[in-house]
Amino acid sequence: MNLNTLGLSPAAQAFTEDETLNDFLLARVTAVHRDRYTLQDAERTYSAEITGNLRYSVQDSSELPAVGDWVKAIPSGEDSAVIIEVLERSSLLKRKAVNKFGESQSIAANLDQAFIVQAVGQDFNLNRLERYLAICNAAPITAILIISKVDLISKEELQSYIDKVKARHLDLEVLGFSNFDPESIAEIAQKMQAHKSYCILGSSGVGKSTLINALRANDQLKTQSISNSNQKGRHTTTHRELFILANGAIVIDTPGMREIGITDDASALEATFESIQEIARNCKFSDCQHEGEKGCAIQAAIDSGELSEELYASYHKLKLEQKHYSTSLKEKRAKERAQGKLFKAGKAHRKNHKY
Ligand SMILES: Nc1nc2c(ncn2[C@@H]2O[C@H](COP(=O)(O)OP(=O)(O)OP(=O)(O)O)[C@@H](O)[C@H]2O)c(=O)[nH]1
Ligand SMILES: [Zn+2]
Repeated sequence: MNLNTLGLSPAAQAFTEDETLNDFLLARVTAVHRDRYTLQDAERTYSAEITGNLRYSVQDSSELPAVGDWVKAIPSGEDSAVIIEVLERSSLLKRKAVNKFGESQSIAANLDQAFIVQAVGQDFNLNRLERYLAICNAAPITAILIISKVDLISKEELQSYIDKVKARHLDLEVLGFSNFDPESIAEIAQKMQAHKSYCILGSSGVGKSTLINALRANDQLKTQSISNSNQKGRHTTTHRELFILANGAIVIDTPGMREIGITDDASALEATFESIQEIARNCKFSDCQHEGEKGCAIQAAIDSGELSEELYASYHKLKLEQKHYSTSLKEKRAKERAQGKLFKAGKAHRKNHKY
């Protein structure tokens, strides 16, 4: 195996070309459990931790290694290492933590594309789809929608689902899918390209695990670590959240992907509802809140039927939610600043005791 097999990001690629960095390991994070990380490079799997310096110098927990990150590390034993730097990410998928401050939490880094899964029936929900799209836009990664469990409906019904999506998001690629049809699974795998990294998002019960298990059945890394342990007579059963399909595509599946809330990135939300932004540019006042002001183009477009009222309502709801989160986050930051002196004292102490 070579590093390319692990899906080198541009920053990791640049690292391989810099000979002054020969003394360091370049590896990809394949699992995170609390403060231990599993790393993989071309040769082997490492169990790693991060330097105290890295831990205490981060401004935000999203700067700590996430699954999919490329890191610079120093070997500290035959199969252990210490991470000293997280390389620049091409994308970072984040979610809102479920605490009242609405801080964001990294889910996975250096992804190229997401497959958003919604099942036919109860689970199918355009507003929720738009949440996922906004999160993907914020990362930023592209997205494909999978409508799952299509074995339960007719072709005509599937078409009506697709039409509903297309009415709101014309450019979004939409696929019907069933776990009961091997060709359907193969079709998903074919949508994934070698050396690119993918994730599968969606609510509980839509068929993600079944699909992921089917894809994971030919995990290339699994074969790799077995042959490694045979050579050295060691037992390496390391938990991994990153795997490589037979066709070379990389799939990342972390528990964090199961429940993602809303993006805190205002421009990503706006990009998701581009048609609304275009109309809003024609409002008479540039700060129009579209709440009955004079010359509001949004209201006019809803009245004339040019803009779907449901689409606008979905956007408005997400906007309010985002505002709520960013307010509570601001309050938290203010509190932290008040405690700043205390923190600085602690940091100076740790600096003297660094790794
Ligand atoms: N009809 C139908 N049922 C399916 C399909 N895929 C999965 N199921 C069923 O749906 C249920 C949930 O499937 P999972 O794969 O566990 O769904 P999940 O999205 O991983 O759910 P979580 O593990 O809770 O996140 C199971 O009872 C499956 O047998 C499908 O393509 N068609
Ligand atoms: Zn307006």
